Amino acid sequence: MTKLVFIRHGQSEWNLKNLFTGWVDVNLSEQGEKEAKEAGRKLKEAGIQFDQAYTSVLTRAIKTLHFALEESGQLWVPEEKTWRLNERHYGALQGKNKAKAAEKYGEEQVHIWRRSYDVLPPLLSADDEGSAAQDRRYADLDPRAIPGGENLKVTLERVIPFWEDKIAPTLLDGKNVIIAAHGNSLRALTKYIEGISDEDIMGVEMATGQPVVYDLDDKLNVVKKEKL
Ligand SMILES: O=C(O)[C@@H](CO)OP(=O)(O)O
Repeated sequence: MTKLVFIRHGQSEWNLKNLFTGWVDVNLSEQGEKEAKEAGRKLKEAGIQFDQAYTSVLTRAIKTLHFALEESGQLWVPEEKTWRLNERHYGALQGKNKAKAAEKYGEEQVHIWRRSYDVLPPLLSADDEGSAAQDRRYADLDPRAIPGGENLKVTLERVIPFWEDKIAPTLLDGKNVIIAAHGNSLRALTKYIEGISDEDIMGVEMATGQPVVYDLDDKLNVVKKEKL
C-alpha cells in the first residue's frame, strides 16, 4: 500500500483578490502561508512520510510544498518541478476579476469557463503581453506546446503523460508521493485516478492548503481517500 497526497497551494494573492490566475506566477498570501504550514502539521500528526515530491513551476505551489515539508520535518525529500503540473492556463481571462467577468458576460458563461470540461477560455496569442512564450522557464518547451488557454480536458492531456512517466512508476516502486499543485491540475489528476465522468468533475473542488490522502494498492487503485 502506498500513500499519495495531493495538496492545492495555500491561498494566493490573486485568490484573495478573486482574479483569474492560471499561469501567472503570483505569491502566496499571508493566509496561504499559514494554510501551507498547517497542512505540514497535519501531515506530521498523521505520521505520513514521503519519498518523493512533485510540484509545478509556479511559486505558490513550490512554496506550499516547502512550507508543508518543512513543517513536517521532511524538507530533504527529493522534488521535481514540471510545467505539466501547472494550473490550467486561463488565456485572456488571466488577471481579470471573476466577479466583474460575471457581471459582464453573465454568471453562467463564467461558470462554463471555470468548470466545464471542454470549453476553452478566450485565448492569448504568443506575442500578447503575459504569454508564457516570453517566459524563460518555458524556454525548453516546443513552442507549439505552450498554451494560449486551456480547458480541463487539455490540462488533463498534459498532466497525464507526467503521471504515466514519473509519478505512477514511483508509486509502483512502493514510494510515498506528495504532489503540490493547483486546483485544476489536481482536479484533472483526481478525475483520472478516481475515474470521474466529464459531467461529475464539474462539481469537484479542491480546497486551498488541504491535504488529500489516498491509499493505493499495488495496481494504483484507490483503496481509501481522506481529507486532512
Ligand atoms: O484562477 C485560477 O487559476 C483558478 C484557481 O484559483 O481559478 P478557478 O478555481 O476559477 O478555476
